[in-house]
Amino acid sequence: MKSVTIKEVKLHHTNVSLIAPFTTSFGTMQNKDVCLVEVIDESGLSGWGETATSNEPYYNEETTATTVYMLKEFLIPRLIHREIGHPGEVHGMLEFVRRNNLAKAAIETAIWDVFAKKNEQSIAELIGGEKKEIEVGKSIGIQKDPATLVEKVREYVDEGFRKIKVKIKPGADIDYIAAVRKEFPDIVLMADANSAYSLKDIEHLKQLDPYNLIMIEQPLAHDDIIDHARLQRELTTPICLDESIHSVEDTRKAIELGSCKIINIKIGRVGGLSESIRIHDLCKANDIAVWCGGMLETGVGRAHNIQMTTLSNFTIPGDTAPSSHYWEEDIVTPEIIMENGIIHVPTGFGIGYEIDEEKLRKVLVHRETIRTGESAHPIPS
Ligand SMILES: O=C(O)CCC(=O)c1ccccc1C(=O)O
Ligand SMILES: [Mg+2]
Repeated sequence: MKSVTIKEVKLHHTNVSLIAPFTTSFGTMQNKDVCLVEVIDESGLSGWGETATSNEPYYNEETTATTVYMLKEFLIPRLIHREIGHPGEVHGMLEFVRRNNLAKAAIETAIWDVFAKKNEQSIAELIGGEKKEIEVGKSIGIQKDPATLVEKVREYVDEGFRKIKVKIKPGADIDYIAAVRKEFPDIVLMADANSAYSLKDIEHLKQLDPYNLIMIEQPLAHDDIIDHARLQRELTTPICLDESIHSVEDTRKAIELGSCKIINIKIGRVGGLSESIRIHDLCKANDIAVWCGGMLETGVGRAHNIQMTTLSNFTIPGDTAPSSHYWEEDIVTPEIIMENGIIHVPTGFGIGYEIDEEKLRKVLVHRETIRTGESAHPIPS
């Protein structure tokens, strides 16, 4: 395979606005700055990634500003002008920086894209993903009352979504889920708590068990896998971990402890596609189901999610809904659309979608080009 050497990196700083606010147990999101990372290879090919962050550190500890800082001060200086034989090497090259996974993933995914393009393959082909279509679910933010939620669910079920995920928090949980289940006895339904509960809530959370949820996502603390194991022993509903899993090592420990039966893989949260694949493979070997979560990404992040979801153990519909559910106008072309609850995996090289410069310009705040590995810090070589 042909290696890549990054000649320059363009950071496209954008501000994007969701078509509707999205509320979780940790807050409401509407506007966010997204940094699109374009790596340019010495042959002139571009690869794209994005910072799947929001402006506040409420989901995890990173923000868009911290990802940009890490990229400029540490990650780009480590990677630029170095021959990269395969994108699988990048995760290791960035291990000298602790955590900061969303920042790492922004450039690691861009390198997967440029490498795949250089070798005239889609990322899916490159990683051995065989699915030609992926099943799509819809993540619904917290609504003002159960009746409003039921009408939202109706809209999305009618549209064809294959899974409905409902955000919950104390005060907006059991009666919300009960109302949805009563109206839709057969849909594939789950709840996501984004760490809103503690072990004191065991009896309360047990009240979800009768509603046949395919899982409850991240009920307990963002940094816990011990209490989740205890909770899983008490619940019949499978627990899925999101925030608590940052690596294949975290995955191994969670499986060993029995902290979950399902893992939500987010490329950003685990520091890139290579680590995502390792987690996918370990889960497959241990009969742990996986699915691809979402971070309200633009088309770039969405495209990477689609490519990854072609792997065989992604057996549960993901959160990568079509662009029109998030943006008035996305920045990629063709538009990412859903038909009968599926997205057809594009066959083009790399991420399979093109960046539409005109659409990008509408959300652009400023652009900068980095051509050297200069840094105020010592960077390993
Ligand atoms: O539609 C999507 O992209 C999924 C949205 C979502 O659930 C989410 C969005 C932002 C931060 C965290 C989460 C989550 O999965 O917990
Ligand atoms: Mg989640």
